[in-house]
Amino acid sequence: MDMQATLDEIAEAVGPQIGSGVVAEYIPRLAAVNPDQFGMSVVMNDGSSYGVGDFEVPFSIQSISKVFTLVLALQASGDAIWDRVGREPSGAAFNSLAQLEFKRGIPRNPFMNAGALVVTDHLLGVSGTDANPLLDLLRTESGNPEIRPDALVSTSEAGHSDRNRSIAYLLSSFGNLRNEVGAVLDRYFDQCAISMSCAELASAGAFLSRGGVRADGTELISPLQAKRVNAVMLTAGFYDAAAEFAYRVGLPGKSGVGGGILAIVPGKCSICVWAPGLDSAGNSLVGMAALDEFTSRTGWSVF
Ligand SMILES: NC(=O)CC[C@H](N)C(=O)O
Repeated sequence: MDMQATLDEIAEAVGPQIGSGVVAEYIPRLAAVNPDQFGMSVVMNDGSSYGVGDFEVPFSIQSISKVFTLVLALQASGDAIWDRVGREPSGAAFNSLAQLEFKRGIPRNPFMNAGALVVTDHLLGVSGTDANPLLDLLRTESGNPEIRPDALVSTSEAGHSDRNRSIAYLLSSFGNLRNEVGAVLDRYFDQCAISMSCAELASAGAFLSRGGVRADGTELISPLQAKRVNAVMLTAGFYDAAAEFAYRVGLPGKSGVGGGILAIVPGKCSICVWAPGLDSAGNSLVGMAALDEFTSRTGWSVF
């Protein structure tokens, strides 16, 4: 298959839709992003990479960071994280509080905000506040040592964070945060505010298509753990649209309100697509369409 030609065709197919959807408005800095952008990148397991459109333009990774923090928690302390967070789809919005009360502070999964806050707290407990294993991992796997949070985005989110603060205090009231609430939130906002391009994210996530093996050939997580992370992405990566993504695309994936989606074809490649306009569930509208085109054209899906 000529992967570059496939990406060029996909860009052409979704071209008329570029700019549709609504940029995330609850984080003012993200609301200012130009919606008329689209990029897509593929990193094959043999190391070759391809891109189309704005695939080298950095954007806010937002909830895509949740995949990498889960991986780091599993790497640091194995299955212990599952005592503090579930792994069932939520069927609820990413920032939902509803289930936390009757689940007594155990979030449904690590990819909704409540779950990611618990994972962030877990990692802070393992590594301490001075270390930042997420930045280390993303820099090494993407090959860009300059990757960092966009301070304007994290400050913007921190200033409009009543909901995430409510979630964090509720978690804390059930004893499911070990660090100070403010410290957990600050780290969480910083993780979400990291800027990366499609090319960098597809490279950084490629260990998930290689059974847990990093770019340098060493094992980040075991093949079994990689399989499990992919499973949680498939079932919980898109909040209340997880089944819709499985139906249309058929791959493990994770979206962010910056408009990015990381998707994995296990054993074959890692894909990142970015278009800032979101659908009503908070997932990139054109990104979904592009991945729908990708799996329809290549036949590469887990189904
Ligand atoms: N879905 C997302 O990308 C949400 C992340 C965002 N930082 C939030 O907590 O609301």
